[in-house]
Amino acid sequence: MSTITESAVGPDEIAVLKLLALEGGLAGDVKISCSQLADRLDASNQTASRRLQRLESGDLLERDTVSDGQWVAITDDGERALRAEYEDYRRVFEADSEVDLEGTITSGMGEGRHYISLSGYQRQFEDRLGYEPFPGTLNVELRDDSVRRRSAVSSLEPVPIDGWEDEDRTYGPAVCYPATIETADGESYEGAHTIAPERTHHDEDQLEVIAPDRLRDELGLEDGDHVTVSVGDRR
Ligand SMILES: Cc1cc2nc3c(=O)[nH]c(=O)nc-3n(C[C@H](O)[C@H](O)[C@H](O)COP(=O)(O)O)c2cc1C
Ligand SMILES: Nc1ccn([C@@H]2O[C@H](COP(=O)(O)OP(=O)(O)O)[C@@H](O)[C@H]2O)c(=O)n1
Ligand SMILES: [Mg+2]
Repeated sequence: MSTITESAVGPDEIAVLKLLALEGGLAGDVKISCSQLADRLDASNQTASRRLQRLESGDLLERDTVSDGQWVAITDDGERALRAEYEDYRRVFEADSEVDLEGTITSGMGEGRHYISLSGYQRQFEDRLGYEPFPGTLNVELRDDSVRRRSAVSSLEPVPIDGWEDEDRTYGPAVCYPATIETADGESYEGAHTIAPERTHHDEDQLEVIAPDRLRDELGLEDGDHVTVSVGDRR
């Protein structure tokens, strides 16, 4: 029991790792003393020493004790732990920058072509997206984790497409977001948009993408191929 607790790395240890990184611990060895560290942490020497021990047992830190202190270096695992923190903060503060969604190419009901071609939408695509889309929507069936992550897209800046009507019927509104498509081979296409029609036969697990070009040709895509759709503006 006690050994598990001794080696457990939690937020307190990560805070120490961050301090050491700020001292240069990612670039190589840095020399510290427990009392110095204790001062910085506003904690006792014993607490500082225990946190270092836990970081060492968790393979996040390497230590070499000398008479007047110790040399420490952050390991690759330590850097990974810090990067995970960094990613979390990036998500918090750059929530309006980009959301990566993953899935596979699928064929739908062949209705996208009809709707995209309608003049009431075409006019708006040209005005608001700046191009005339290829007639159709590239359908991407999202992985479960991406279906969940999709909600984060609502924090991005949308391009609204308004509903309209002709003599026969009304047509629903839709919301677009700028998007880049990347294939498993690393080929990518910038300048596409996701489109989410308010009225649709699809559930949240289907992502539809429009672009000036036929993406199946541009990226050599077939049903079942894996793609990552980065939604939002690249900074
Ligand atoms: C711009 C746009 C507008 C749409 N408007 C409507 C609509 O008014 N009513 C409707 O039932 N479906 C509408 N749809 C949804 C399509 O019927 C269909 O659910 C969706 O685009 C998927 O087609 P696909 O599987 O053939 O690719 C619209 C789709 C697009 C792309
Ligand atoms: N920008 C686009 C739009 C559609 N497409 C494809 O063009 C075809 C017609 O689109 P659609 O939406 O009418 O058809 P489905 O998605 O229902 O199969 C489909 O094979 C789409 O995958 C594409 O390759 N690139
Ligand atoms: Mg489609």
